[in-house]
Amino acid sequence: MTQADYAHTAIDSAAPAQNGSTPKMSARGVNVYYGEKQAINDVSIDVDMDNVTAFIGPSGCGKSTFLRTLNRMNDTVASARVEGKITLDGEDIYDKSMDVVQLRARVGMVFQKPNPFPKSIYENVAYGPRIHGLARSKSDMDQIVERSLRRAGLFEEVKDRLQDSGTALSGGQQQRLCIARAIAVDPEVILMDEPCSALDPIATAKIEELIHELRGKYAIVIVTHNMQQAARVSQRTAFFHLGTLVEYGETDQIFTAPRQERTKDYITGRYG
Ligand SMILES: Nc1ncnc2c1ncn2[C@@H]1O[C@H](COP(=O)(O)OP(=O)(O)OP(=O)(O)O)[C@@H](O)[C@H]1O
Repeated sequence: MTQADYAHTAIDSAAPAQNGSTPKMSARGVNVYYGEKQAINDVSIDVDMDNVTAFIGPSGCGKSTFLRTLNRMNDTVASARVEGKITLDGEDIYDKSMDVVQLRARVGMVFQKPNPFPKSIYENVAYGPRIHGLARSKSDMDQIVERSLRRAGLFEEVKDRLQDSGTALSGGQQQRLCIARAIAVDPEVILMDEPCSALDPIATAKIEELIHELRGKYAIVIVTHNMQQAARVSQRTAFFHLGTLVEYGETDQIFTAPRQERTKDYITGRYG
């Protein structure tokens, strides 16, 4: 099978959004280049609100590159160029009229390494809402901060020290603070790029639990190296290989009855 055939298989097997609803985000024919080098080849995929979508695949297959196209994070890489169409609620996010700051509030991101600002826990969460003018008063802001920290499962642990530095928290707490920070600006989509790879098993379990709780409130896409994690947290899984989307479907199907040989080889540990 050629690369093009694989791409078509991927499109054919792209799982439709639930209930016939319009997908939250759609990518069609996306290519990404770093200079001359092509990192993503003709990827088409839909992401919906009701399911957590996992991107899996061997190192260097382009998972993070593709994830970053969904909120134009690749704009920050000088050599990166994106082709194709990506929409959020039907709106082209690469259109000239798209405000990238607004886009990144609507499509938030949580990174591999927790990266709180060197500011207080409160300020870490309040920063985005302040920039976006979401609070009219101090009590509005207090509410946003508390609600976001609660949603991120962190409030009880930090409620008595909101003025302490965010960087003084444990790694797992820092990552939940970063999730609270993303939530605070009321996003529609949350992209997570290997959010647990720097965390111990207990902190990882808490983030996974949190992903379950956030499901349905936001469209969630998670890149993970860990296939068990993909199986635990997601309902849709996309398998990438060498910059192409090889297979996309229900997580159970991908892990128990993959349709593509390359998916099977990967999930059975034959490479990767
Ligand atoms: N800033 C960059 N400049 C040039 N090439 C890059 C850049 N970022 C990624 N690449 C290349 O693009 C390809 C895809 O990388 P990417 O990080 O998206 O893969 P990945 O599947 O997320 O890998 P990993 O699981 O190791 O994080 C790789 O060949 C990588 O070397």
